[in-house]
Amino acid sequence: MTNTALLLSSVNGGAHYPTKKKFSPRKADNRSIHGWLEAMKESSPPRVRHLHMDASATLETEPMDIPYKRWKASHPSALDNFNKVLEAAVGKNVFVFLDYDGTLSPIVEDPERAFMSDEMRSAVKETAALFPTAIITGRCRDKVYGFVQLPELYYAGSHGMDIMGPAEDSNGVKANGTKTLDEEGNEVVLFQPASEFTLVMDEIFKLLEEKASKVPGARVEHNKYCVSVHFRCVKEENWLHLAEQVLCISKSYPNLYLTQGRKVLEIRPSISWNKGKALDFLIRTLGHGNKNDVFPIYIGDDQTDEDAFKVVARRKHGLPILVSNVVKDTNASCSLRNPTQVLEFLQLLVKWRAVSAKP
Ligand SMILES: O=P(O)(O)OC[C@H]1O[C@H](O[C@H]2O[C@H](CO)[C@@H](O)[C@H](O)[C@H]2O)[C@H](O)[C@@H](O)[C@@H]1O
Repeated sequence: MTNTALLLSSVNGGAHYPTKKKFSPRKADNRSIHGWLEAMKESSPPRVRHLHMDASATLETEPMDIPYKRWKASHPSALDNFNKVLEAAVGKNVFVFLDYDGTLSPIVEDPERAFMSDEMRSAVKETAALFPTAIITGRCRDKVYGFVQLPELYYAGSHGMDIMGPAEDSNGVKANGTKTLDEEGNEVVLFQPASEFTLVMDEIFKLLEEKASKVPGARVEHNKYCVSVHFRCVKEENWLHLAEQVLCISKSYPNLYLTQGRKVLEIRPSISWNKGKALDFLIRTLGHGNKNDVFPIYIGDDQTDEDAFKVVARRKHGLPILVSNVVKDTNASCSLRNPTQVLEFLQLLVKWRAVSAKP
């Protein structure tokens, strides 16, 4: 299907377009406040956590402790086992799905400065020239586009709730930044299942900003259909107070619910949609709904990526890869230690296609 046809079929309510009527509210998460705080800490552990590491240890260092070694045996490196994990992809339509923070860019204190390297950008560009490639992120779509700056990709912002097709294609679809335009110059978005929450998310953002302004180091980020409250630069003695404020606001909006990521609590619409559903949607929209000849690769580092790992793991073929340098409970089957290894993996993938495509 061409990009133009794809966009129009989506806009016209084509066969690949899920209808809004199917929304079912998510069940509230009844975790205690301490449960939330623990989960947040565990999902973004301190850099040096392994007992054997000295002060000079970095994220590049392979941990050697027994729990990590055990975990690694059941979540082998997608780099060290590259040919093996890609065996089932030969002859299939490979789709590449990439999370942004902690996957393409290293985790940093200031979310506004989470830049990806030029080398990573080139690797993603080369990947997208060979396979349909999407960024699936918690970030607002425009902001992640500002970091990635590749118009040939699909972008699913707000944890998959704001999906846009490539702004450029080889069929002459007019483009303008992240926005794909139709013949009349109107913006065409593939799917925004939470569009009716726009105003309430603005309201929540203001409320949270007001509360967070009283907590040193706290920062609130408006991700369009998700509002993120960052704890990374807040002293741990103030975490409980900040979390109480977030929980209290979230509870007074029954149509919203709370999730947690790497030192971040996020409030988002209570709809049955997540990164996994966005992945399925993109594969369907590209005309591969019921086919077994699809091989999705999903690379992510955080809790919200687990929804996508689950979806990939349930498919007949595919490769869910967790980016982690520490033991984590995950639905991914393979691992990479950090964004540097993600870069190496993408570079290998590009080379692999050149070899595997040979007759
Ligand atoms: O789905 P993602 O692309 O992984 O986005 C999830 C959240 O990532 C960002 O926060 C994380 O990265 C920051 C920059 O490295 C870091 O400071 C923060 O502690 C991390 O949680 C982003 O700022 C959030 O809005 C995203 O929801």
